[in-house]
Amino acid sequence: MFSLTVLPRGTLSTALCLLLLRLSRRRSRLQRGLWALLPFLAGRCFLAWRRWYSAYGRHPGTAQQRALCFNPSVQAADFEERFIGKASSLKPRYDFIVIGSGSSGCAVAARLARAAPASVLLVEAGGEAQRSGKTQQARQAFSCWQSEIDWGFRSTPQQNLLPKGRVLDLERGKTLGGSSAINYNLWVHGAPQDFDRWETQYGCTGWSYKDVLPHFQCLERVSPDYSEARGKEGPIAVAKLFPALEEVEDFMKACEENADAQRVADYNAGSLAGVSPVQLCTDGTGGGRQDCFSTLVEPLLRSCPNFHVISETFCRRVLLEGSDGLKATGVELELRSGKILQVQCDKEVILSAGALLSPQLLMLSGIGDAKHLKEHGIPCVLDLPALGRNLSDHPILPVLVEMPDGRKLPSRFQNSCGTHGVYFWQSKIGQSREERLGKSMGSDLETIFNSRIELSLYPKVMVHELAALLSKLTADYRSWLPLRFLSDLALQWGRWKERSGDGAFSKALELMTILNHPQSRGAVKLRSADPHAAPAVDPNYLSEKEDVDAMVEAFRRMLRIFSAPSLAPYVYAFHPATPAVDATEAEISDYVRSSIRTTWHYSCTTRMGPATKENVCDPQGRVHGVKNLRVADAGLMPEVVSGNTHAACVMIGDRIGSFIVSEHAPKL
Ligand SMILES: Cc1cc2nc3c(=O)[nH]c(=O)nc-3n(C[C@H](O)[C@H](O)[C@H](O)COP(=O)(O)OP(=O)(O)OC[C@H]3O[C@@H](n4cnc5c(N)ncnc54)[C@H](O)[C@@H]3O)c2cc1C
Repeated sequence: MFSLTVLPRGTLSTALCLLLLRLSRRRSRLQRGLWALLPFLAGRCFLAWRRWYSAYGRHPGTAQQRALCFNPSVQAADFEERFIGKASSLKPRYDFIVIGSGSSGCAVAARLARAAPASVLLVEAGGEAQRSGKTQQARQAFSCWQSEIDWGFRSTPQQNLLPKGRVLDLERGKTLGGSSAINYNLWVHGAPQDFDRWETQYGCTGWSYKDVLPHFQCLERVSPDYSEARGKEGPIAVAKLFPALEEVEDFMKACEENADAQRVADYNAGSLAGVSPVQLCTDGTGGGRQDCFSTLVEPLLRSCPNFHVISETFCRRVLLEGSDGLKATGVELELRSGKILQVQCDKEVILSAGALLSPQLLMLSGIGDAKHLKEHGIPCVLDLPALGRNLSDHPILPVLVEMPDGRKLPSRFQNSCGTHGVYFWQSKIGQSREERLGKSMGSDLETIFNSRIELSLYPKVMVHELAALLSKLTADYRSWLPLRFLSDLALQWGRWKERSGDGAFSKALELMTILNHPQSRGAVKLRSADPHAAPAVDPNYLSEKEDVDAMVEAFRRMLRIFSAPSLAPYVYAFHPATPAVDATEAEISDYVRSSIRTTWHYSCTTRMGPATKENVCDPQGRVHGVKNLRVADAGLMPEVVSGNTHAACVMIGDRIGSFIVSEHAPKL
């Protein structure tokens, strides 16, 4: 009469069903059946609730999504019509089309959308990771790597790294919010000198610190303990980790004791140099991520009816016309269904696909080094050899220690970003460069104090690698559900292990030093004319000796910090690969070459500046030689900023947006 196969899986609900069947023996068959169905229905409700909760409940930035759940009537229909992947709602033409919804793309699109009544389309190749709750915790950023929300790029073999020809994973966000949805949330403006140099040394008028500061201020909403000069009402919440951790205090003391550090109250208020707790894009409880889509774009979707967002839609190329000088007229899009269509723009196309993909899009559209385009059979419409050159990225060097038993990190570490303290300083190489150039460069090294550990050190943590591997496989074979299920299971297990606070995650500390002014430059090129092929990315790390020397100095200083009285009690053993204190220069530089990896700060590939052969865009982001086409992302930087690049990218988006609005203002 009643088959057990329809019961929900799990022993508890099965036992409950059997119990109810037994209790209800005296009732009619129908009553018995209904009673026995009860746990099944309860199980179903629970699962539905879990689904809802992970999609909407846990993500603090999605108030509107939550509102939709509670009030799924007219508003919801209206919202969904314009929001995410509804190809039917795409109009044939828009005033502005922005490609890429990352740190810069969201900022530029939001700026334009607010300039009603212009119509704006924001196109994103990735999906809506925010809804799954997967991106919520910055600390778990690494569980997004190699998953379907990472583009999964790899570098070309690096000739200056060890083992020779080492290939590095180059993660990059592929979702609404772009890399701001998978990054570590650190909020660093950069040094005032960086922006002043952009103007004086690279001819980027309008980018001095005085010019860019108001953009940082209007974007951020810092907690009251920061300087008066900081933004207090912007959409992106910025705070220190709260409550403060004693380990951070010990790290800061160690920097004072053994590394000549001074405390700095607010490194985003004029001078980077010194040691302090990190500032994170978070509400301060160590929790929710403030990705750019949730903070900048979502709140506008209802109030700006002409603002459309389409996700899971890939831009294949920019449409260019050449009768009266070269001019962008729209874009070619590939929808989720595989359908290819063209959308026209009346005013401008803005590329915000990031420093690796904006150059690729331009090349696929026929702009770039004519010889290189010819190799791939792409007709060249504009010879722009500088495109894709000058790639800059900050290499990062880790030193990892295992802590003694009984020195486990408190469980609140588990809910926070992995990076807790930061120390900006100047290397001897940096000082002599300043003397040579006769100008101040800001801080050239940034040491961060990290609770995230080297994945390969502890077998338990391998589960994360397994999860990442399985996710990658599922990205390729999406329809094979068992694999997907396995990957999710592994991921959940890893997260549970991490949360339990008892596992390997709580037993290691890391110092990492970022080289803020690398001299080495790489390049982004095409691998093929297929728009879906990954670009050939060669960061060319450590090709300049000065970079290796600065990293050797950084290594020695990290050992000094670990040996300071305040931090020494945390050190049980160094990672076995770490050179000894008395290691030779050659041994340390081998360690540097075998240990550095990316900080994901790819930039400078569509460099802005006057119309010379080194620059791709003018200081307002317009591609030299093309009308109605701009770039607004990390690629625009003439030189990478001294520090983590996210805040600078959001600022770039907002600044370019303001240029566009003032240029078109009378006509908007
Ligand atoms: C793992 C990781 C950790 C990081 N941690 C930090 C940190 O803690 N602090 C910090 O300051 N910086 C950090 N960064 C760097 C920072 O996040 C990036 O510099 C910044 O987000 C880059 O912004 P962007 O707008 O240039 O590009 P992105 O944010 O990468 O945006 C590009 C967007 O364009 C989309 N796109 C690309 N091509 C197409 C196409 N053809 N069609 C449609 N859409 C397309 C992409 O999917 C993506 O959404 C981190 C980065 C990563 C990857």
